[in-house]
Amino acid sequence: MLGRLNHVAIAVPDLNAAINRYEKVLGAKVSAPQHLPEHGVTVVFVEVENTKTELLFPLGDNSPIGAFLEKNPSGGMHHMCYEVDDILAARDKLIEDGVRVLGDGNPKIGAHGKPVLFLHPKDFDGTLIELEQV
Ligand SMILES: CC[C@H](C(=O)O)C(=O)SCCNC(=O)CCNC(=O)[C@H](O)C(C)(C)COP(=O)(O)OP(=O)(O)OC[C@H]1O[C@@H](n2cnc3c(N)ncnc32)[C@H](O)[C@@H]1OP(=O)(O)O
Ligand SMILES: [Co+2]
Repeated sequence: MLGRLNHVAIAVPDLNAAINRYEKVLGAKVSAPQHLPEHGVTVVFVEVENTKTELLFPLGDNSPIGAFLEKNPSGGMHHMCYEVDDILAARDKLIEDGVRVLGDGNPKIGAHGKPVLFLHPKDFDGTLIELEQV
């Protein structure tokens, strides 16, 4: 089911400081901030040769990142995103296998303009998984 690792996401308490560190200290290429109100996040992507790191900052009152940062005030690794060819087939198979697909089970459009779904961290050894159809 799984294709390439699309990105690893890190929740950050100060987006500008994080961008600055990646650009100025690590010399990385960082994309412009994207505001995604439907997901309650502002994101940037740090591009490296074989994958991306997504830096996540809360947007709005009910952001999933707000709750995460309350528990982890210094920030921390938030999720891994894997590519899949057919997100609906993947979802149906995962549900059949007892995995909790988050939200209403219908994919939303993510930061790359492609359908995404999230899987409950308690079903994957404490790691939140995002699937993105490529
Ligand atoms: C899609 C746009 C962009 C992209 O790449 O394209 C993004 O990636 S946006 C990313 C932000 N969106 C999401 O995270 C959506 C899915 N997340 C959720 O639905 C919730 O955050 C959820 C269900 C993971 C947790 O929400 P809940 O309200 O249940 O929060 P709790 O704090 O009560 O958590 C319950 C339990 O899970 C542990 N937890 C929560 N978040 C994570 C995490 N990121 N990684 C690992 N574990 C996590 C939390 O600590 C609680 O554990 P407990 O042992 O009970 O304390
Ligand atoms: Co993501």
